[in-house]
Amino acid sequence: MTKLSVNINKIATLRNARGHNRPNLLQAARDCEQFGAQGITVHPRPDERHIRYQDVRDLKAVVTTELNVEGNPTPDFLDLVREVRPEQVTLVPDAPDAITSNAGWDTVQHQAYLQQVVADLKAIGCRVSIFLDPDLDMVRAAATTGTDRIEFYTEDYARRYPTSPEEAIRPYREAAELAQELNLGLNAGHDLDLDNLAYLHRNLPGLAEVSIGHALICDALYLGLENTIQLYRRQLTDTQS
Ligand SMILES: CC(=O)[C@@H](O)[C@H](O)COP(=O)(O)O
Ligand SMILES: NCC(=O)COP(=O)(O)O
Repeated sequence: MTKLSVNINKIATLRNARGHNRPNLLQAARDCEQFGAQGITVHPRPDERHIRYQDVRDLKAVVTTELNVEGNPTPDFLDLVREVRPEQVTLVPDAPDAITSNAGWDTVQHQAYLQQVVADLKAIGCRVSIFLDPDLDMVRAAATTGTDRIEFYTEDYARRYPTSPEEAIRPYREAAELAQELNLGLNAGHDLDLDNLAYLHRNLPGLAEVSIGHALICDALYLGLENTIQLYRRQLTDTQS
């Protein structure tokens, strides 16, 4: 079964636009779970333009499924996750001024550093996932870091899917097969939506979890949050495959 973790960054973006507490992020997390989300993902960025560090602390007390905290393991980020101890930490190599995540790790170049961070986080009970492009060398090097999982950065898949689904999925499928051989758990995320999700799910062996935010929250404006989460869940059922 592939789990759906709903990324609520964009709920915080909307809240921060007015500086008050509407929409209420904690209530939104509770509601997502009640509507069928099997996890809540947040990506606190250094400028706190959407998720604030305090939100992560508050969410830990509220989320009953699984809290996944994404980010670049800067000293501040590591202090935060050491304090909060979310169920999963996803390491993302994004620059402080990045508009959004735009690349996976170079696990060859940063192998020793990642080994140290992964060991540190596993020692406090967090599952660790490393954000990665579907590159076989990067998958092999990720396995040597001791990480539990990798998360495929799916922007390239999403961009190519409308014109050629087969071409779009090929590198991801090959990398997923290698991940299985290496006993690495597999997550995926970025730009997944109601058009491209079922095909990804059908074609990636061992896909444990997808985290989806931007498109899902956009869809919810038209379809409602409960209905939208159910629609995304349906893309991940095996009968769809
Ligand atoms: C790692 C990843 O792909 C997501 O966290 C994505 O970057 C969403 O972050 P933003 O909501 O800040 O764009
Ligand atoms: N890890 C990916 C994620 O959390 C959501 O990415 P997106 O759906 O907002 O592009």
